[in-house]
Amino acid sequence: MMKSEELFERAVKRIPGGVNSPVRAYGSVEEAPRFIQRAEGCKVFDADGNTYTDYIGSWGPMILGHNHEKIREAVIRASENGLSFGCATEREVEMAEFICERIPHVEMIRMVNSGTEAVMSAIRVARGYTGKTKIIKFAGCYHGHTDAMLVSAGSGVMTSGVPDSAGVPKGCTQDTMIAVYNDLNSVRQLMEESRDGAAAVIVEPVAANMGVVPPKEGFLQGLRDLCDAHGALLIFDEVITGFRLGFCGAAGFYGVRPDLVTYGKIIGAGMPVGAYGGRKEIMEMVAPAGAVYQAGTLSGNPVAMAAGLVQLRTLWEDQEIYTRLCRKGEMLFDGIRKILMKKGIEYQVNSVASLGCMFFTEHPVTDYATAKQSDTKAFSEYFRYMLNQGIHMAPSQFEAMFLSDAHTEEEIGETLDVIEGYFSGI
Ligand SMILES: Cc1ncc(COP(=O)(O)O)c(C=O)c1O
Ligand SMILES: NCC(=O)CCC(=O)O
Repeated sequence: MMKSEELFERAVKRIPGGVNSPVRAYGSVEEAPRFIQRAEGCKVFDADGNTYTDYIGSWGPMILGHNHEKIREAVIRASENGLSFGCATEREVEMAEFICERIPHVEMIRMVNSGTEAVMSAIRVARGYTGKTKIIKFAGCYHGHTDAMLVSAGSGVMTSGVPDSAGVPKGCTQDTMIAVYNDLNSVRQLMEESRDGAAAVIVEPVAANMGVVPPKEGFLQGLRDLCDAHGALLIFDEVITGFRLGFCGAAGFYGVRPDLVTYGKIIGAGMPVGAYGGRKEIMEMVAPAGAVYQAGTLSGNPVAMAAGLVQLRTLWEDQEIYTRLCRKGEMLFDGIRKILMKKGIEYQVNSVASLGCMFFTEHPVTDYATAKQSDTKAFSEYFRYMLNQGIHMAPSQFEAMFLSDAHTEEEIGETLDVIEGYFSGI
């Protein structure tokens, strides 16, 4: 820990909180962050020479595992031609075609540099297209740090215990309406209450920023129906679920078609990439085709596109990967459920395919309010034990564990042994 501690001491002097994104700080679990030097497969290696089995996966992108040979080579090859031109390139066309030809609800797509930008832009397009202003989001869902979405947000905002952010003017959030996840009535009510209706409902189709909260049967289809009835667009924020629950993301997994979808993480394979896409008539609103302005100096960056395309091609060509990920998800999350049952502990384990988490509460977790009932002190203790035993998880109760194709049954088995060890000791 010496080197990580030293680095953290230096970091806090020059970087707010010592990190470039709040979720990387270990404040809520009362630890200093481990500084990572290198990663390979499902392992990360810190500055002190410790090795961890990693369940963060860079917060989602690393679905094939870290430092994947094909992606690394694509990046090296692409970078030999220059890092950025600020001009159109063939690879951007390949990327757009590759996605649009395979994902039925994405007829056109625009590349950006992060999930935050993707959401910010999709909302602007929804407002431009519908001529309406209000947006309905769900408490506990996180859609990046754009002003309008920092209301009752999940992820680091929820971990910090301050659900909204300072520095966001009221004017930026007055058109954001907050509904309850898994509660269609709360959405119906907001739609009926608001005089001009809503431009869009934005949802994480599997909520994964208040811990993992799966949609109840019929919830997503119910949103589709409500949007249709009230002339609102349905935006699936698939920054986490896109290309993870299947190539067609949660939309494909649950068979519900959104009007717009946002991507991030996996689409860039570890490079800073986001995207938003959807129905052609909506996407044709985007400049320079249409009147909704959205731009980016580095958008569609050639090196990032090379990395993303290789990852997407690999996922498309070997769709067995999704079967394998589901199997690994079952092994890990059912394994945890079995341990808890054996020990007579009634904590909740929520999971969908390769995403999941354990909540330290006896009550089922279906939304923000129930997620918040989790005993975060108990989580912290568990987290610290796991970290010391070489298991690297997000340092917050309100995040997901991510599996990758590189996790083997052996490593998952070892992780379960550590978890069993923890619950045998308390
Ligand atoms: C569902 C969701 N939307 C949007 C974002 C924002 O993406 P980024 O961090 O790339 O800006 C995230 C994660 O950060 C996310 O999980
Ligand atoms: N689930 C939370 C994230 O993915 C956020 C990562 C970040 O903000 O650094």
